[in-house]
Amino acid sequence: MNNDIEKVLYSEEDIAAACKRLGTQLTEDYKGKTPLIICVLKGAILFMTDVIRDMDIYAEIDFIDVSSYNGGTASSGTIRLLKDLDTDVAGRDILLVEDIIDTGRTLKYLEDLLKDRQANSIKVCTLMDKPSGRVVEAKADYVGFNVPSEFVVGYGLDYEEKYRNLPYVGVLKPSVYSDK
Ligand SMILES: O=P(O)(O)OC[C@H]1O[C@H](OP(=O)(O)OP(=O)(O)O)[C@H](O)[C@@H]1O
Ligand code: HPA
Ligand SMILES: [Mg+2]
Repeated sequence: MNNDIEKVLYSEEDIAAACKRLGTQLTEDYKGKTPLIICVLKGAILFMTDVIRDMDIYAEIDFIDVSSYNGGTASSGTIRLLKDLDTDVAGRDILLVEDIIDTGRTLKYLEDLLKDRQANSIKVCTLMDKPSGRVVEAKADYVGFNVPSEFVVGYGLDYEEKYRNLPYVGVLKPSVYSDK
């Protein structure tokens, strides 16, 4: 699997440092509150489990599963809700945790859903932001890295459902795509 990677963009150490920086800021910003931290499956699973360990606050967690890339490198434009939350978000302070914001469609869909359900506040923490990919307006409050205009894999992010278990974020060799 590591052989399929052309270059590493963010190493394990880079990611750990980003989690620490974001966790420290979130600890300060959520002092005295008990937010509901929502992990956006599947991509955000690794980031969420790491960043919450750097947050010294009382918090609850929940999971929502939405998909629009269907394993490929381009957004289908249609968000499918595969698993809903277990928690009632009305009146809650929500921290959405994402792996990447690209076209912005997934984030917009989730923010609309949470507003509709009367969340008290909604903040967004993403490991990566790819502003060059934007199709709809979407903004994160906490960002680990601004990424270049490339399809990235690893640390939760997939190509055809694989590479999520890489401990770093990287770019695939072109041959991985052209071999298909
Ligand atoms: O800003 P966008 O263009 O909407 O892209 C970002 C979303 O796309 C990916 O999810 P995907 O649909 O691939 O599902 P997955 O997390 O299960 O891989 C990623 O994990 C984000 O949730
Ligand atoms: O660059 C990406 N990689 C993996 N999944 C994604 N979903 C949106 N953008 C990406
Ligand atoms: Mg995906």
